[in-house]
Amino acid sequence: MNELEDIRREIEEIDREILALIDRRVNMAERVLESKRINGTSINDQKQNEVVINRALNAATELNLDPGSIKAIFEVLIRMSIERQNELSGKGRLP
Ligand SMILES: C=C(O[C@@H]1C=C(C(=O)O)C=C[C@H]1O)C(=O)O
Repeated sequence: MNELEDIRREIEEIDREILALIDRRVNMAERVLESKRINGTSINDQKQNEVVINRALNAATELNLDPGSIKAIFEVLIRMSIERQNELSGKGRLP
């Protein structure tokens, strides 16, 4: 096997890990929603969105990763969580 194939196999493994973590994060929606029902908190929590984005931006700076790209990735992750919570609460994908 040549070196490029080896590298691509390792990238594939990393991609699987990323997907498993995204799945785990999205699946937290059920527990988050249950807790919000008890607390009477809204699904989309703008303040917490900012906490999550700022935390990611700080980590990006430390890791020397492009902050704009990391922000975009975390905005998608937050949207996925909100969509899952909306689906679970019966609101579907309505805005
Ligand atoms: C998961 C939550 O629900 C939403 C999704 C968030 C996220 O994906 O990090 C953050 C805030 C909320 O808009 C939460 O409130 O913690």
